[in-house]
Amino acid sequence: MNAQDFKGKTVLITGGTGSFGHEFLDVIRETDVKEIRIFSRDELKQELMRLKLKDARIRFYIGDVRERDSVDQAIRGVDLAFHAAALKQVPSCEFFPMQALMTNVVGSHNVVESAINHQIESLVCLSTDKAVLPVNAMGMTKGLMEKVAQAAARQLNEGETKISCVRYGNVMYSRGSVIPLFINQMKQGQPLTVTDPQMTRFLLSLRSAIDLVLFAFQNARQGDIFVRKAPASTVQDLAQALKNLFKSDVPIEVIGTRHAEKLFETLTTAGELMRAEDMGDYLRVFMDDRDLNYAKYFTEGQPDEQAVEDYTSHNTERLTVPQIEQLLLSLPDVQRELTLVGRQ
Ligand SMILES: O=c1ccn([C@@H]2O[C@H](COP(=O)(O)OP(=O)(O)O[C@H]3O[C@H](CO)[C@H](O)[C@H](O)[C@H]3O)[C@@H](O)[C@H]2O)c(=O)[nH]1
Repeated sequence: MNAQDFKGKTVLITGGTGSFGHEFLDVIRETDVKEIRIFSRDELKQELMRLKLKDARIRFYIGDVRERDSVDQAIRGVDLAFHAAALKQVPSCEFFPMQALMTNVVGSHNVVESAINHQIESLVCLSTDKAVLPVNAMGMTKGLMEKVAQAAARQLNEGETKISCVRYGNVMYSRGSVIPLFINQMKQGQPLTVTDPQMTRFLLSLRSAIDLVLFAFQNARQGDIFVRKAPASTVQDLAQALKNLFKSDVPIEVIGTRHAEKLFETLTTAGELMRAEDMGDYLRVFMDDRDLNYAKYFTEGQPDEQAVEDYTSHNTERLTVPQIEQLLLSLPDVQRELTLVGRQ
């Protein structure tokens, strides 16, 4: 990261009390950033963060992305914004799709419009692989967030707010996810509940997710979507790797696929890959900046999409069980759990 990028800047993080906010703060507090604004709904989480960090550069704003006034209030005077506020639990979005729509779509629209009106330099919106070819309300609303961001970006000129998105895969050990669940099950001596042994997910550490956000911020052109190339594993291999690390002999029980989940995730579609730039560890997907006058594009013709494959957790690098063990061992949370149970 280039610390100069944050020197003297005022930074806003929406949804800043979540795991992204905590980790991102650790990184930018090391720079000469002028001010960091944490915007979120939950005063208790803000208070705990304030007591833990005791850093006068951090200001706390209570608000909700659904309320434009509260976003406007927090964004006044901001240079850079990172939009992490979202409803991201698949099951709750499934049961309350209108709530997902209000926060993830209407709320994101508020953030985008407010950023443009206040002429901030750059806005990065956090999305997910579940937004690609979505099957659940969480993914659908995140996909719409990307569309809202890009539709706004398309209207902007050079020198105006730069708007970009990043897509995560599964962030390992994130709250409510399968890794802490499996560890807990082992601690209780219960079977590991595997949905479908062959189901695959892209695996990303929280630190790599932060690096992706920083990369996007540093390299974004108007309307870009960035993804980080990532390996994947099957859930069966993930369960086995955890059993090996924790020297656990609990059985693996197959419970079947849950509501609204896919056998594999897609990070970028074939169509997007045709508009993508390979940047080493990252891919930049350019915004489709065609205007509504489609006829001229048909006569010019489009390259053959059939020749390219989607980039999915089924066809990316597949980690072996020992490789998953190594990756798990690099996570501070897993190291802590192993120490607690006396395995390290
Ligand atoms: O008891 C379980 C729970 C999950 N899984 C499997 O483990 C994998 C990962 O499951 P997670 O619940 O950790 O992750 P998801 O891919 O379902 O989605 C997660 O990441 C999303 C963001 O991309 C959202 O935050 C979502 O709420 C969060 O659960 C999936 O294949 C799932 O089927 C099991 O085998 N057994």
